[in-house]
Amino acid sequence: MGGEAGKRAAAEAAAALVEAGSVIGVGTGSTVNHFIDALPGRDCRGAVSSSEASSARLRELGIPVLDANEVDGLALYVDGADEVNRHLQMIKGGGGALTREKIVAAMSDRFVCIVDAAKRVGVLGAFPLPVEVIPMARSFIGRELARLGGRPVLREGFTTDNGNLILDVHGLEIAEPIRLERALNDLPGVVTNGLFALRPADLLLVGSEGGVERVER
Ligand SMILES: O=C[C@H](O)[C@H](O)[C@H](O)COP(=O)(O)O
Repeated sequence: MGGEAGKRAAAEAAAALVEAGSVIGVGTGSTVNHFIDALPGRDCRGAVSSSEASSARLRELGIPVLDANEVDGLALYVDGADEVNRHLQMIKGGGGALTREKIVAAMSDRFVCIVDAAKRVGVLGAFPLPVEVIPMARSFIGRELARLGGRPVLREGFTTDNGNLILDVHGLEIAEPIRLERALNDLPGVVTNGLFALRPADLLLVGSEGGVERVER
């Protein structure tokens, strides 16, 4: 069991962690969609969402979507990942929601990452690293990313929920994720990048053949 069945199993295990009456943080993507679908009946009071897509799905199921500015903090954030290593550091942003995801993750006491087994890697970087950039900085940042050894490719026809562009950086073997996350965020014009190393997950739920594996940090 990998793929969709693995994603669903991990998502359902995360839904069991939602406390009755709580407000939770909700990420974005196909794995999180399974999590959202498992929320009805769990008495979730509301959600702070990381994307317009997740907000729409939550509302369809009758779960109130709250403005991030209306809550002081969140006990739990549940989100997927494109890659995750043994330190529970991740590459995220395959769906382009990285900036809002990083904000909601930072607001949360506990980050639960849900993946199928194919997302686990030894070294991050085979998945192209998404970098959200302000449009006027696109070429400048592209040159800087090339100088750092990557091959940036503009995500054609895509605009983030924040009105910005995504450069997907190929060819990076990320030996020091924290250092690279900081270095990229220091470039003027970068909104954020898809490395979640400064704030890794606290609990990883991996859906696979044998059920759901729990990995605590
Ligand atoms: O921007 C998208 C998010 O970071 C997703 O969590 C990530 O791309 C994984 O998505 P999926 O669950 O669809 O593989």
